[in-house]
Amino acid sequence: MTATADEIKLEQDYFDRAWEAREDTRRTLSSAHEAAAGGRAAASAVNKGAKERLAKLADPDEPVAIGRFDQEDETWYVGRHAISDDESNLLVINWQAPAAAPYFQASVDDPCGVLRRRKFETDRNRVVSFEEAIFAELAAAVGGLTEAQREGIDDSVLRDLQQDRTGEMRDIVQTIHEAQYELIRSELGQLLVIQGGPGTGKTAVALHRVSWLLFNHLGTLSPEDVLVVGPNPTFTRYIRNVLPGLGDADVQHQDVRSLGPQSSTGRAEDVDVARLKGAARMAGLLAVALRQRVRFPAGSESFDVGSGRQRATITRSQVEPQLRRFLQSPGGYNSGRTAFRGWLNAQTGDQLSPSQLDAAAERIWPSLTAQQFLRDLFGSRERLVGAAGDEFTAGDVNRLLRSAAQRAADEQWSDADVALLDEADHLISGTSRRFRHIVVDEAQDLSPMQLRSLRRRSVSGSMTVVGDIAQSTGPWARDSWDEVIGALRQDLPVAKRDLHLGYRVPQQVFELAARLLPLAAPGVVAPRVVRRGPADPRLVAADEDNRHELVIKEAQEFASRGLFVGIVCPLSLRDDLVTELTDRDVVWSDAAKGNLSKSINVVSPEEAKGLEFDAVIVVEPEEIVAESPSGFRLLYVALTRTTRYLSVVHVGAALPLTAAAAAVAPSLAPPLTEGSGDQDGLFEVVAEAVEPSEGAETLLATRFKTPTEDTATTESTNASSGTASASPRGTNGLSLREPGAGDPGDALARVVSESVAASLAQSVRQSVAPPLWPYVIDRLRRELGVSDAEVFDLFGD
Ligand SMILES: Nc1ncnc2c1ncn2[C@@H]1O[C@H](COP(=O)(O)OP(=O)(O)OP(=O)(O)O)[C@@H](O)[C@H]1O
Repeated sequence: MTATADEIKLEQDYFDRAWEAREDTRRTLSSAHEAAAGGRAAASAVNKGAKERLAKLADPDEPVAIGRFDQEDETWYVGRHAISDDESNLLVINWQAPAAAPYFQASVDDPCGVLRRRKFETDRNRVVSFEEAIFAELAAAVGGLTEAQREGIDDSVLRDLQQDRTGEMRDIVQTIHEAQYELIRSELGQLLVIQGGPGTGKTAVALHRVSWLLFNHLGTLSPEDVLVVGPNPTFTRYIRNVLPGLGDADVQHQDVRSLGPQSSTGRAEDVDVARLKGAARMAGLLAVALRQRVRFPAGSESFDVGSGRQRATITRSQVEPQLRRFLQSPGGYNSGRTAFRGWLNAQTGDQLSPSQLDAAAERIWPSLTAQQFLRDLFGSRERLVGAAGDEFTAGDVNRLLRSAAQRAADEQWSDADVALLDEADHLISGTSRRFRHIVVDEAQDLSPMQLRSLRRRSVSGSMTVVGDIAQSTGPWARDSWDEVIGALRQDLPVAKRDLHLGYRVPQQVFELAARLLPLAAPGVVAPRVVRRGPADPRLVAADEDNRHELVIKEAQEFASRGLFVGIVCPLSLRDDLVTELTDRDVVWSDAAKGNLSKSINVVSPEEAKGLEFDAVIVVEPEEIVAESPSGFRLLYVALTRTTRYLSVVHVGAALPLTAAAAAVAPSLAPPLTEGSGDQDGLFEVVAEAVEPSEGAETLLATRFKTPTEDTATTESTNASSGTASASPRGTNGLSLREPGAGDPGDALARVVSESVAASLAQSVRQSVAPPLWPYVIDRLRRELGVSDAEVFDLFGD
């Protein structure tokens, strides 16, 4: 319903009143120390309290409320922060308050006592308009509601999604969806695992959950008790302002590559080495290796310490039984050493000076840092073999062995080393900083050793763990959450929940990306996208010579429109791309260095995880797939980073599906929505974008040659067309319609069908004699569930 001018005026009056009240509070808090009676200590306490409250007060420019809801006899305004007037009347309740719950929970099916809900569109504190839901009317009209209305996706959500991105994640308070709210407010005392496709709001939910928990567990959970862990520094920078923006400034953010006494220095490592180092059995190896550092010097039965009257003889027979005892001490290696040194002191009748005592202890029980210990261990075959035991082969030892850097400070550490150093640090110091709640993002990729690092930091197992199995890549790519849950769970209950609505990726783009799902993660259900984007993906055919030139042209074109651009480039092509960018004086930022600029950014498929851009250029999909055993998942990640525009620049196939993938894809795709002209894609769209499609076609027409003109071509594609809902359908729901000349999806369908057909034909030719070919074709027809009549339909034309 559209807001009338009178209604907006009334709302504005309320906004003005609340704004005045908020500014009064600000003035009062700013001068609070002046009013403090008593001594300096009292004034400083008042000042501290006032400062804390001031930090939680929104900026003067921020709108006082995001929405309002009316119940039978009350109206509530909901905002990011609570506002009261000087008589303590609550003018705005904050979104985390239990009283605000009906605002987020009300739905067509269950209005939760809410008669009316308004979501405000504001310009600073000026009410521009509002989106209104009157639940009785919606219930009466339920049959006629669009999918979007039933799902609770309104214009405020769509407006929010089409905002330009800035390189930093924003809060979603105003448009938190009912399903997201349920996860945000669920019990603190659990291990909550949230699975969801790209852009379903997992990160947003996890961060808002922290804010909600902090507000609702005030007194038992403080910001310092919470740790948010992301996959890399770029991601951490991307999300780090969400919680401060919600008034929770002191939550610790860390990335998994620096979780421990030493950050990764980016040492390159083969996948099999990284996988070995990530295995849980490494914990046993480290523990044994550390114990083996404690021993009486080899080759002698005694040694002397000190000189003259300050002299003592230390014998093996005295020491060894004690070492076994002190190694059992619960506090870890260092506390065992302290106890041993104390024993040594007593044993030598307090004759030795502290430095002599240290020297004696050092010969038997060396003091170590995690870095020294691991450097010594990986640098010595003897030490590795001595600690490896039955669980490791000679090949494993060879994989772990490396030559140590000349100086300890020069030692380079890989990502996988970080968790080993953390384990070693824990074994040595016997302690780890612990948190009452831990959020883990992109958790699907973590190795067992990384999971141990996290578990050890958790007081009770209260965690929010988010990720997507379809995006699980790297040495520990996995197909289910079982291992992660098994490694993290303590005594608290475990809940696994899914998010189903895809906010980020527009329908046209997701249809393209989702074709990879059967290959990337056959068991994973695709999210339902909430909107169409402004343009179809652009498939830009290139040749080796002009590939980077075309990538840069695309990027500059988007950047010139003020868009935040990501170029997702496979590692093998990165150097060439960087050279080309430099030669052309293009200003760009390198995500590998943890930087994202507001304009053009170069990012690897792995680094792209969790990030999003207004426009994405994916460089050479075939290469992305080829570079990793999880190549299809990495390509899926790359294709799902855009909020609006996608270009794929390719010399090889634009979407490298194999024959096997093509054969399974239709049966695994979510069902089509019947009978809707708007929803004719593989994946149902819940709402249309508010923003009209813009300039993409014009751009195409003017900037690139047509496919027939040259190799450098741009094709605008609608990936769904080849399997659109138009009849006839195969027995498995697959449309048998050949893409016609006018179909926007021709280009993609052609690329896919040509490569699949060529690959199938080749394997038939290689493995079956020509007389048997008709039988093979017949068998294939039956495998695909296509009837004779349909084959006739298909070829009859
Ligand atoms: N309820 C919502 N209202 C408005 N925007 C939303 C909502 N939920 C999510 N978004 C937006 O969708 C985008 C994707 O969210 P987010 O990064 O949390 O998704 P994700 O599931 O973590 O994605 P990925 O798997 O790619 O890491 C963000 O721009 C976020 O602000």
